[in-house]
Amino acid sequence: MSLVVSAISVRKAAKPILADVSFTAPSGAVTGLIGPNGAGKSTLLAALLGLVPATGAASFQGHDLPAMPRRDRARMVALVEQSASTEERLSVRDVVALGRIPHESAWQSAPSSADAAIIDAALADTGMTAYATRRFDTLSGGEQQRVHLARALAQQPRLLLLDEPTSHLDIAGQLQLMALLRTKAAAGVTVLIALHDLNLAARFCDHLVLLSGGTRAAEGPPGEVLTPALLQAVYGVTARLVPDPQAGRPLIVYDEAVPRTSPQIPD
Ligand SMILES: Nc1ncnc2c1ncn2[C@@H]1O[C@H](COP(=O)(O)OP(=O)(O)OP(=O)(O)O)[C@@H](O)[C@H]1O
Repeated sequence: MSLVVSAISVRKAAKPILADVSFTAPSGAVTGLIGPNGAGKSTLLAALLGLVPATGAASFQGHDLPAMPRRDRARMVALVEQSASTEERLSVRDVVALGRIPHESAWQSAPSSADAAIIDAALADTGMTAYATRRFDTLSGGEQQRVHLARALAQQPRLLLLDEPTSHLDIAGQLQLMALLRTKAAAGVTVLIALHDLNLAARFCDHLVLLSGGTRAAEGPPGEVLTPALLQAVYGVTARLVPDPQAGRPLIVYDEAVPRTSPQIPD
């Protein structure tokens, strides 16, 4: 099922942060949520889960996402946050096991053998099996990012939301992550990922939503959204799109920073 976002608006400190943002993230596809710093990507992901007060609607599989009881929603939707550091003293395996909590019955004290297999698969999918007994707070930034992803995968979500999950990953890690998301999408998971790397977005996303100053500036296939004119207006860069026949998607080559012409969120 698609994620349908309708006219989401958010105000913080009396300032409009998101204004009437509407888009559809198609079912079983990877949708990239792109836009410059401060465009409202993290706020939008939080609004979808009712974590910030918002008006408008977000529905998935017939459910009103922001209004759903937390535990019911957590059985269907997982969010990989930009930074989450509440699990410092736990082992890597225990952090990933937190992803099973929404699925556990009230009287269950430890993960079942089925849960254990799901946790093992999430560790393996993210390349973290060898780290299972390490304390989470001894990991590097990129390793911690992989564990957060593993925890989200252990939730077995039908909708996977990710906020800049590649920011600490090396090149191989970024490619592995995007390939993993493609595999999950092919298995029917709807993926919405906030990304800064537009070349990753161009290569691996089926659909893009471009935010600018809290509004939706464009939505569609990468070839339609990533145009030199939009990149200049929204990101303030001159850029060329170079064909890459092997990938079948264009490569973006950036030239220089120039003034943006699209509206910004006022200070
Ligand atoms: N409590 C607040 N009061 C005022 N403004 C806020 C508050 N929280 C967030 N903002 C502003 O909301 C805007 C959107 O922030 P958000 O974190 O959603 O952007 P983003 O697109 O995720 O940015 P980045 O790419 O830098 O992570 C920013 O301009 C930010 O300064």
